[in-house]
Amino acid sequence: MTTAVEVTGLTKRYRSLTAVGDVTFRIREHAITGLLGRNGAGKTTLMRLITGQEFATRGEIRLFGEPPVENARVLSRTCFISESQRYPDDFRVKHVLASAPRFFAQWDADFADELVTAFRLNRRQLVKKLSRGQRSAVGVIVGLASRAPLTIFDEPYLGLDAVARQIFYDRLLADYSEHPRTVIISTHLIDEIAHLLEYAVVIDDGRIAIDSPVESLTAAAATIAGTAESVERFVAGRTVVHRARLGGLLSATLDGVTDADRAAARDAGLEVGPVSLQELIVRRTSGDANTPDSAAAGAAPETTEVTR
Ligand SMILES: Nc1ncnc2c1ncn2[C@@H]1O[C@H](COP(=O)(O)OP(=O)(O)OP(=O)(O)O)[C@@H](O)[C@H]1O
Repeated sequence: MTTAVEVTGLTKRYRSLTAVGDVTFRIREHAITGLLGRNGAGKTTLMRLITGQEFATRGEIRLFGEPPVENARVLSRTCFISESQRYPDDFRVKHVLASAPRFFAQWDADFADELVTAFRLNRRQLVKKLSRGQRSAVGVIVGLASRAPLTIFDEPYLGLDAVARQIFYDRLLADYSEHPRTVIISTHLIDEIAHLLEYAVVIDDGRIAIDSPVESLTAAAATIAGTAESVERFVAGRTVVHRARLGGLLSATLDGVTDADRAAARDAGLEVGPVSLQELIVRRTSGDANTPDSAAAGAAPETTEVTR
């Protein structure tokens, strides 16, 4: 698979703070990649660096093989939708749509119109008077209809309701299948988009914690539940990313689990369950492998937005 974005030894410092520390990874072309991580992990900084809006302190970035900074050729193939998108004060929705073809060679006006209807936006409304969710919808429309070879969404749906988010996911998937391109989505709603993602790049405290196909990540993880004693016996010597106790019961989240491990756990009378992408990432980036007794054994997080 070819590479759309290649990042090598990239560091970004703000005075004494290292927002991105010596990271190396690549984003595969024609795939949807989740750029995930906790608040302040460095996701937005990384996206701003990738799109040439920030200068790196050190390291290299290649977009379609070329450095992005002040490079009109590669930046014209890129659409970056940020959560704080700004438009001129007198801009109405229709002005955003009218100006988009100047920036995006593959702009699809019919698709944009269809999305405006789906998101129930009024073309004549001033953008600055739109609600938070409606402004996010404008960003989503521009990102989708741009059909840019590299489209980056940074928290695209602040304020979007559940129906609008579903429209975004459905339209992204349908349009991406017809017009394959490279999409990066940064989000905290990991479970909601897990089914869209082919790759996950997880940044934690400015460093890459996970860079993997989503399928192999979740396939290699499992929860093993049973009496504390039997679970502890089974997990001894294995990679435990989380333990949750409830009285005499224990649920352990394991990484690096094989089919043979699953069969052995069942043979030992233990319950074997799946681990969602969100749970796995939360466990791997929380720095806390043990939850006190108050946590229910095997309980899934109660909210979907657990990393915000
Ligand atoms: N312009 C800046 N000047 C100084 N520090 C900055 C600047 N931009 C970001 N930072 C710091 O760099 C770190 C990473 O910030 P960044 O916005 O990249 O995180 P994030 O992963 O996008 O977080 P969130 O999920 O909360 O949006 C944070 O500690 C932040 O305070």
